[in-house]
Amino acid sequence: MNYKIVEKFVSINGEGDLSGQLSVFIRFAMCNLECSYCDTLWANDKNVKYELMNGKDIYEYIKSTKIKNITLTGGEPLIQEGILELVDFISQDSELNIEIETNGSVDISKVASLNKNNIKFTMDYKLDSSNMRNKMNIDNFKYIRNCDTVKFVVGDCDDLSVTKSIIEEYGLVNKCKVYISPVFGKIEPSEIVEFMKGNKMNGVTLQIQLHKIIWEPHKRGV
Ligand SMILES: C[S@@+](CC[C@H](N)C(=O)[O-])C[C@H]1O[C@@H](n2cnc3c(N)ncnc32)[C@H](O)[C@@H]1O
Ligand SMILES: Nc1nc2[nH]cc(C(=O)O)c2c(=O)[nH]1
Ligand code: SF4
Ligand SMILES: [Mg+2]
Repeated sequence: MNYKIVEKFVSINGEGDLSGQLSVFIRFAMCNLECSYCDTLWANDKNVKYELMNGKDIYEYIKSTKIKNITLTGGEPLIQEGILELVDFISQDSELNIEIETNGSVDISKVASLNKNNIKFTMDYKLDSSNMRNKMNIDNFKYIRNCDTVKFVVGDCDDLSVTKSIIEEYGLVNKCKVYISPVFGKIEPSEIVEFMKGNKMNGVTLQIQLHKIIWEPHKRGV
């Protein structure tokens, strides 16, 4: 099976639970959503340039970097044909920690049922300002474990209110790690902190995309 890879690089992870740690990024082409704020729209263009790599090529590239955290992202990793086979194959190497960045609209149950400790989801719940909220697959919350992350990327005050109600409705703080991240440059992080304070949001972590602070925000490959 060949996979369409638009970029691969080593950097620090700028998002999620392993933020600040080195990771090897594998970015797949194409997505089933079109979020208003997407910072990687170029990867979803049907004419995007990609490299075809099979599972062995991807694994060998990962091993050549000597980095143990892997971030599978995109585009949308879980719409790739053969993704189950790929994560099953890579995860057989117990030295590797695989993070799958997924958009919350695609059924995660098959990958989750591999039941591997070294595969973790960072799953978005897309809010109204993304224009994609109606695409969310709420059943996914059934498969999220303690070690997984649910992330809310908020663009405005209404997104913050919805975040609070979804966290409460699905008991997310007791189920998994919960992150709130601003749509970069769209809402002041201090506004998010005020909301968290006002609503006593214990167990929720504010996250600002580190790579956009370290490098120029539109820079690719970091
Ligand atoms: C580019 S997406 C690729 C993976 C998958 N399609 C998804 O949406 O999770 C990776 C992460 O970047 C976040 N993201 C994209 N654009 C952003 C922006 N402008 N500000 C903050 N986060 C953003 C997404 O919400 C998602 O959590
Ligand atoms: N440094 C860095 N960290 C990231 N974590 C998740 C990313 C993504 O695009 O999914 C990302 C990214 O694009 N760059
Ligand atoms: S789901 Fe992810 S890759 Fe797809 S448009 Fe939204 S942020 Fe971009
Ligand atoms: Mg990114």
